[in-house]
Parts: sequence; structure tokens; C-alpha cells
Amino acid sequence: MSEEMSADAVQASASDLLPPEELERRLRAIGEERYHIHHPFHHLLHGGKLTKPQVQAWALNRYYYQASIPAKDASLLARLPTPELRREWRRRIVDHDGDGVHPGGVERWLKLTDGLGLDRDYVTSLRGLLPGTRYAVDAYVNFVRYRSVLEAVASSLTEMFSPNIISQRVAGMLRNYDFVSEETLAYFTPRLTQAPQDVRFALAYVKEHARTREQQEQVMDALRFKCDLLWAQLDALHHAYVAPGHVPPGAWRAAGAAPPAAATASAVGVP
Ligand SMILES: O=C(O)c1cc(C(=O)O)c2c(n1)C(=O)C(=O)c1cc(C(=O)O)[nH]c1-2
Repeated sequence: MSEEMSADAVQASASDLLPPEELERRLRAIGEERYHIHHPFHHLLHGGKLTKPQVQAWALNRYYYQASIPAKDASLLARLPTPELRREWRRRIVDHDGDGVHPGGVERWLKLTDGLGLDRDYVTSLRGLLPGTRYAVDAYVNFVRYRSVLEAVASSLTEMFSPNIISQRVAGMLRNYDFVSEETLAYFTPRLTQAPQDVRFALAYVKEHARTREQQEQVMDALRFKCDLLWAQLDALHHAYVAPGHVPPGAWRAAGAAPPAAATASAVGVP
């Protein structure tokens, strides 16, 4: 009997709507736990522990994230029901794509890959991407395309935590690497003001539009999903370029790096 009652109590609390401030508190707690600021690759990057080719690999792979953001925002824009919402979301696309006069984030990211000595045509061809990068980024674009508008908006909320990671990354990289400069890292400067603006809107939206406990859970799950896909991108980089150093066939390798074992074997006639 008492067991049944406690099951009922659990059921009742699961269906209780959280006050919006409590939803926000839980969202922030998800970031505290799961954001990629805790990933070992991030610590190596800003701590100056990576070689230039490893930093090049990061920039090359992350280009795909940057280039895909406006595509995911455009697919959401098409589903937004009011001019006010569309105007807000359109601003994000301009932030990334530029307006034809002022460069946007994608172009600024290419300044970073240029500055690191990567060939622009090769970067934008996406030929050197890690499979893990491709799958993680595509999962984000598809999530936004196929889930509810509420979940799609919620999945952008990792930006609540991005000013911290960006500040740490930029300060650390400028201090620790002689091959980067303020100019090559200029991508990040506008993000420090754009991200909080994006977040103000997205957070207010989910707090207002998650009207059932189930929807609030969906919002939290969307943020977990997004944290995971950012994490998975750094996992892929770490596995390929730090340890154990298994670069997948076809993925970018530093000039002069050893070819894959299979290629070496076949070159000397070993089956
Ligand atoms: O540097 C970072 O670690 C980082 C993280 C994130 C994020 O948390 O999703 C974004 C960005 N940067 C970023 O530059 C950016 O334009 C961006 C857009 C979005 C989004 O989900 O719409 N996230 C992020």
C-alpha cells in the first residue's frame, strides 16, 4: 500500500509543471554537467598542449559546424509562425552568413583556417572531415528540422554556456600558441555579444512555451542532446588526432604525417 502511494507520488511529481525559474535552473545545471567546456580536448586546446596540426584538425572539422548552423536556422525559420519570431531567427542567419557587405561567422571562420595555413578549397570541400564530425553535425541539423519548434529552439540553448568557453579558449590560445593571433581568432569576438542576445530570446521562448511538464522534459532533453553532439565532436578529434591517433581513412592528415598502416602495407606488397 505505502509502495503504491509512493509510486503515485512519483507519478504526480513527474506531471507537475515546474515554475519557469526552476526550468531555467535545471537547464543551467545540465550545462554545468555536460557542456564541452569539460572535455579533455578543450583543455588541451586552450592549455597550449596541442601541436599546430592538431589545432588545424580542430579548425578544419569545426568549419562544418559553423557552415551548418545557418542551414539549421533556415530550416527552423521556415516553420516559425509569426513575423516577430522569423525576424529574430533571421538575424541569426545574417550573423553567420553576413549580409553581402559585412562578413558573417562562416567567412570569419575561414579567416581562422586561412591563418592556420589550411587550403580554403580543401576546407570547404569537406573532404577531410572526420566521420564523427559529420554525423554529429548532421544530427543537429536533422534534429532541428524534424523535432517540434520548441525542441528546436531549446537545442540552441548551449549558447548559454558558450561565452565562458570562448573566453577561456581565446585567452589560452593567444597566450600559448605563436601561430594564432587576435586577427585569426576574430571569429569569436562578436559571438560574445551575439550569443547572449540569442539566449535571451530562446530562453524566454522555452520558459513561456513549455506549458506542460512533458514539454519541459522535452526542452531539457533537447539541451542534453545538443551537449552530447558538441561532446561527440571533440571525442572524434581526440580519438583521431590525440590518442590513440586513429585517423580514419580519407580524413585530413598533416602534411608529412605517416600514411595509414593499411596503405603502407599495400605499398610494400603485404596483403
Ligand atoms: O565556441 C563554442 O564552443 C561554441 C559553442 C556553441 C554552442 O554551444 O552550441 C556555438 C558556438 N560556439 C558558435 O560559435 C555559434 O555560432 C553557435 C550557434 C549555435 C546554435 O546552436 O545555434 N551554437 C553555437
